[in-house]
Amino acid sequence: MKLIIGSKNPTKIQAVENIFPGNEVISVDVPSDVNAQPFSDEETRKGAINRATHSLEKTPDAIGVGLEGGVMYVEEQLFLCNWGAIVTKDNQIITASGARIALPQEIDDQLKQGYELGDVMDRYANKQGVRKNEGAIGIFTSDFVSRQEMFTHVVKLLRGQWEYFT
Ligand SMILES: O=P(O)(O)OP(=O)(O)OP(=O)(O)OC[C@H]1O[C@@H](n2cnc3c(O)ncnc32)[C@H](O)[C@@H]1O
Ligand SMILES: [Mg+2]
Repeated sequence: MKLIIGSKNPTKIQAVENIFPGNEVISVDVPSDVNAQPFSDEETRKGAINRATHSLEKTPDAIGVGLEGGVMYVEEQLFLCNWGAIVTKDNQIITASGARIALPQEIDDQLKQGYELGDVMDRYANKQGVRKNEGAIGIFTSDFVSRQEMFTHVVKLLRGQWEYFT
């Protein structure tokens, strides 16, 4: 089985490799066709599907995987949200979302000003490349859950549903 993941972010690639061991995993940079910082479940999920679809255009004999990070509101509270999608060559679409945690007001304020969460997190944590490492979820859970672990769970949900429904 060959999988093509629409991102060069190592946390996303590793998540696919964790759940599809022994399979070929290719990574490509593809557009999400949504805002760099999605602001709802709908937009984040759409980004994941678009990434999977565009990946599949590059290697049609593979299974396309898209993983997308975003934020969304529950009432007034901003949450981190993440979505994943598998798209098959017969255009079957499977989606799942990941764990969500509340984000502090100061993060919300900076996102509203137009900054991307990855950049905001680097400044907040005084680190470089949070998005490629522990992620916002790692910072705000005292490293109990890393971005890779969160995406691994999303890919697990995708693989499980894909096996059930196909
Ligand atoms: O190269 P790609 O695949 O685009 O990886 P990315 O890190 O930019 O991730 P996304 O585009 O999926 O996420 C959208 C934005 O939200 C940021 N983001 C999402 N989840 C994050 C997290 O847990 N930690 C830090 N930044 C995060 C990310 O850096 C982007 O600015
Ligand atoms: Mg991005």
